[in-house]
Amino acid sequence: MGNALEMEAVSKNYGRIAALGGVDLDVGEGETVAVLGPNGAGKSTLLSIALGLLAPGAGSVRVLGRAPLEALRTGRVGVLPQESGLLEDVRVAELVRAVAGMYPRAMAPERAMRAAGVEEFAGQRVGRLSGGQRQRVRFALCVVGDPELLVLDEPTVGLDVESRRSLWQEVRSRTAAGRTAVFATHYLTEADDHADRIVLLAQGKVVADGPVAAVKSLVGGLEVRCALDGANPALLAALPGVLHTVIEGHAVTLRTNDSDATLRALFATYEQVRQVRVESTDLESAFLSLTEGGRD
Ligand SMILES: Nc1ncnc2c1ncn2[C@@H]1O[C@H](COP(=O)(O)OP(=O)(O)OP(=O)(O)O)[C@@H](O)[C@H]1O
Repeated sequence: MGNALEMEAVSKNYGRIAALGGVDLDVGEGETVAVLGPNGAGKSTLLSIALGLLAPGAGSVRVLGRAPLEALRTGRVGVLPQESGLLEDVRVAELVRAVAGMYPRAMAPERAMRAAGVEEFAGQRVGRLSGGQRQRVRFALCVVGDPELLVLDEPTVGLDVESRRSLWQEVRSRTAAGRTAVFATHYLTEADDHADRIVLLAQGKVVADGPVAAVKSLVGGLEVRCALDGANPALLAALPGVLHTVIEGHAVTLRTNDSDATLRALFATYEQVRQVRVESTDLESAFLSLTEGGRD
């Protein structure tokens, strides 16, 4: 299988702001990739360049083996931008049908409307919809062309739980059929739940790129939590496997890459230790450690 997206040494400056600084990114066909990063990391810039909507300052981009705009124009890429205007005066169903008519091999408009959950207000004028309803319409327009590559910029912003669920269900059913999805998100749980790979961006650079589990394991997969009186920070930090310690009153959290060794040493060192439990480090912690340059 080929690559759906290839970016090599892509940089972009806005005046003196370096929005992207030398990004290399290959996305294989069939992958679901989350581009994750804090505000201003460069996610939207990266996606806009991938779509050909923004020219890179330097570097090269190929989408489905072609120049990005060419892939976009031939309907092989479905786009859900972060913000975009919609025609206000038309009814939802008319809009979806009109856009479907622009694509060479569109799916039935009814199918796109069902997938995006817009059927219940299909007869309403776009101008009267709520923010979340508009986002669902945008998603219907994004998939109606039956694209090979979906590019979604923070797709679930403003959506309720049910709409999020159905959006991800549609994305998943497409990637299960060999299509590709690249999405930007702030929601770490979304990357965890819906991507098979995370590209973590910070200040315009890729600071981690790999399977979700691998990105998490970069900062230690587990945390040992316990209640402990009279903890000695230096002693805790020196326990085997411990990468990072947090002590808040009696509550101690030890991030570790070897929880068995940490636990054995913890019990041996402090017989008064209570309420010991081992938990997975959530993606939030992984994200913070990596983007803050591992200041722990
Ligand atoms: N049109 C523009 N003119 C000037 N600076 C810009 C422009 N667009 C983006 N930037 C700057 O480039 C950097 C990257 O912005 P970008 O929107 O790509 O980040 P992002 O990761 O998508 O952020 P967010 O999560 O807030 O959407 C930021 O510092 C931003 O202020």
